[in-house]
Amino acid sequence: MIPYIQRLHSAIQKKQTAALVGLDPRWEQLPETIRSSALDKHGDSMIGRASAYEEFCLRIIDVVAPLVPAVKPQSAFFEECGPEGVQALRNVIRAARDAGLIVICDAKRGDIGSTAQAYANAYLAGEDPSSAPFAADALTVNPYMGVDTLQPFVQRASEVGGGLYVLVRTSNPGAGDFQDRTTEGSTLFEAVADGVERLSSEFANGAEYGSIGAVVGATFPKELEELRARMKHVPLLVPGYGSQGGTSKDVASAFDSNGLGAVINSSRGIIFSYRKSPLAEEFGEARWEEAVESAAKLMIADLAEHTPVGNLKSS
Ligand SMILES: O=C(O)c1cc(=O)[nH]c(=O)n1[C@@H]1O[C@H](COP(=O)(O)O)[C@@H](O)[C@H]1O
Repeated sequence: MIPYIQRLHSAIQKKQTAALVGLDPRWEQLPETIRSSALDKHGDSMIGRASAYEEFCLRIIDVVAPLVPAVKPQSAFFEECGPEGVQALRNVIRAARDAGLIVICDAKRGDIGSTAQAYANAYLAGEDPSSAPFAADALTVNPYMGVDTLQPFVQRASEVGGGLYVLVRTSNPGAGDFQDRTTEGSTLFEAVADGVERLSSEFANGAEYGSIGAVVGATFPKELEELRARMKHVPLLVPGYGSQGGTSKDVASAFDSNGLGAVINSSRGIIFSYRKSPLAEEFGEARWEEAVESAAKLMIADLAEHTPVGNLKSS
């Protein structure tokens, strides 16, 4: 069984980039052709939305699979469509894996140990996609109920070769409301970071990185730099690039000098790029897939130029 971090790093080496495409479908922003075909088939219904989300994401997967190592479906948008949406999420995860992509399911789960176990069984398949209903390689988890609530996820990740990304310092404007509170000389997010570093270094078992990662937002570059240094064995998932204002310079410190140790997520900035200039003018809605491809390539070039990702060596 190959651990998550090794599979992720091989995919990064193979594609020569750490760009992560977020799959966050939103009904109002889908291309008109996809919406009208769903409306014709199913009327204005949850089934229609779910089928449109699935089609949109599958077409994005076709475009980005040759370019990037991984995708991150956001469970919320699928859950919003009810049972058919959840089925669409499952199909999208499977299709992405069949296309050779690493899948990080963003569901931000977390609960008392026995309940956390059920979430872990539901979402963490690791290397074998048949071992969980939502067969993700890795899952985002919320640690704020305590380390005991992370244990079932860690255990499952270790059994199946899966990965976790624990929320440490998030990208939203109010991230500091609770996460920056100081107790006993450190902030809450630093205390969480130290816990994640302990888990991941045990998991790494002498290797450079473990499979227990952390979410740290691109929108707080100072904290990102500090956390990279504080969590040496922890691979980072960095959201907030693009639509939330984070730049390649802001995320440069997330990487080690070889260009490994982090993936940088962009969701709306890529999947809805056909709605925003200059790609909107260049491609228009009719050629939305070309706009998505172009946006992904621009992000890849930006990371290669302004971050240590440019130092990745193909092996
Ligand atoms: O865990 C996440 O991925 C996440 C954590 C965080 O701190 N901030 C954050 O934006 N995210 C997710 O990353 C994605 C960002 O989307 P864009 O802002 O469109 O690139 C969304 O799916 C968010 O839910």
